[in-house]
Formats: sequence, C-alpha cells, structure tokens
Amino acid sequence: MNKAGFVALVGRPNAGKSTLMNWILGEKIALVSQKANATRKRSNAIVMHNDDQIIFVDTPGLHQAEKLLNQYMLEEALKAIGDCDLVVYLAPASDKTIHYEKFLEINADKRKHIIVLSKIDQISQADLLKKIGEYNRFSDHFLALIPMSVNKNVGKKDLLDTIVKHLDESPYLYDPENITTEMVRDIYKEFIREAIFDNISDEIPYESDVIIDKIDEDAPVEHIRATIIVEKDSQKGIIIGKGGAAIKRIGQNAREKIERLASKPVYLELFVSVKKGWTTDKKFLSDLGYEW
Ligand SMILES: Nc1nc2c(ncn2[C@@H]2O[C@H](COP(=O)(O)OP(=O)(O)OP(=O)(O)O)[C@@H](O)[C@H]2O)c(=O)[nH]1
Repeated sequence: MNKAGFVALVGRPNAGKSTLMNWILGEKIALVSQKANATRKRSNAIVMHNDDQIIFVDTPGLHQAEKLLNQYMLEEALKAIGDCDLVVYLAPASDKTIHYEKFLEINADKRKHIIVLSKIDQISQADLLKKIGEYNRFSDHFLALIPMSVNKNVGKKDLLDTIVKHLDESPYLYDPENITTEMVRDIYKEFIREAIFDNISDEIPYESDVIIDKIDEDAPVEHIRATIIVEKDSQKGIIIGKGGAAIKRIGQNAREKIERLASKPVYLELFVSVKKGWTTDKKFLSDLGYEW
C-alpha cells in the first residue's frame, strides 16, 4: 500500500518555505521574496516521491499579528498545522532556538513535526554542529532534524524520505499527474505579486494585491488581464512609474514567469486601481479570496 498525507510547511517569515517548496517541485509555483511576509495564503503542492504522495501546504510566516491582514495570515498558518498529518518546521540555521520554543507553545496539540535547518550554506560547519546540539535539547519533541541548503542542493532526498517514513498508508489523495491544486489563476496572481516585490520598494508591496480579471488560455498567445490594487493615489503613481516604466518592468517580469509555466507566449495586460483601506476591510479581503 502507498502512503499519502498532508504536510504543513511552517516557520517564521523569510525562513525559506516557498523556496523549499519550489525546489522540491522543480517548478516555480510559490512566491519567493527577500522581503518577509510575502506569502499570504496557503498554497498546496503535490509531490510524488517514488510511489508515495506528499501534499505540501505552504503557509504564511508565523509572526506577531497586528493588522487584520497579518492576523489572517497567522490564522491560516495555525489552521494548516491543525489540518495536516505532519508538520515541517523550517528554521534558518542562523536562527536562535527561542523561536522554535515559541513554535512549541503555539503547537499546543503537539502535532508530530520534523525540523529543517534551512540555509546551512550561510553558516560554518562548526556553527552548524553547535546549532544541532542546541536543538537536540528538544529531541523529545521532534521526529527528526534535517540540515538543508537549496543553494548547495543538500537535504532534499533526506527530507522526502523522512516525511514518507512518518506518513500513514493511504490511497492517493490527488491525481498524481497534477503538480498543484492551486488554480492557475492563483499562481499567476502570485507571479505578479512577486514582480511587484522585486521592482517596488518600501511598504507598497505589502499594501497591494492583484486580481486576475480574465485569462484566455485558448488563444495561441495566452491573454491575461489583471488589476493591481493599492491603498493610495501616490502608490498608484509609483507602481506606474515615470512614463509607465515601473509597471512595464513588473509586467515584463511577471510575463516571463507565467510563460515559463504555461510553455507558450503570453500577453499580460496590467491595470492599477486605488482601494483605500483594503488591508483592513474584511469584506474586500474576502472578495480577494482571503476566506475566514
Ligand atoms: N543562502 C540561502 N538562501 C536561501 C535558501 N533558501 C531560501 N533562501 C532565501 O531566503 C529568502 C526567503 O525565502 P522565501 O522562500 O521567500 O521564505 P518564506 O519562508 O516563504 O517567506 P514568507 O513568505 O515571508 O513566509 C529568499 O531570499 C531566498 O532566496 C538557502 O538554502 N540558502
């Protein structure tokens, strides 16, 4: 009998969750950014490891909730922990163990978990050994501790083998042909958000979102129309940029990512619209797909 199950990827903002998920998938799906708190919604990715099926659930980073949108993100992460068969807690190797201790407090119903020490390429071998020693003080709480580096291609097989070892026997939960349960729409939206993060500085990326208005997949050149939502008129000006330069860059970056996934030419049309106070407007957040 095969094994199958849901695995939540949790960790502090910027721990490297989305990067890890993309690396495992070999396709670019989740949003990766150097800025913290870029992942807003949970997204699923299905990975076949030999004959077993792992459904990874990427979550927003665990952090202090202040704004309504941040509260939503924290709740999403906690829900994912509760819903999954197994949890992978990602900790950058340079992080102090105090953050893990906080996770143990949040993880009140003591879900089984594996610790991944991420970004080990950023610390020395001696520091890594020291860090492993520090985590081993909590060895009663976790199933395994796996050092990992996406940049150095270390730890992938070890992680997948360990996950499968701890999953129960089960029929497949999804068609193994699918690489993701995310709708194409949501993936394209994330690509555009990622391009905003890469091209626009300061607070604006956090105060903006993207609505995919239309996708015409049947045309030889896929036609996508999307609207970037911002909080203020001044932000609209910055997103558009001088003579439209900024929005052109955003559009170009996002289009290249979409074309890579769609494997065909794409015509991406972008608009910008001002919606004051949207990050605190519960109804509007729900219209954008952030369901409670
Ligand atoms: N050096 C190094 N950097 C990494 C590694 N994995 C991820 N990063 C970097 O860490 C940063 C954060 O990665 P993300 O994958 O966006 O982190 P996240 O946990 O999904 O972040 P949130 O969306 O904020 O929750 C990016 O700049 C990545 O390139 C790694 O193995 N080595």
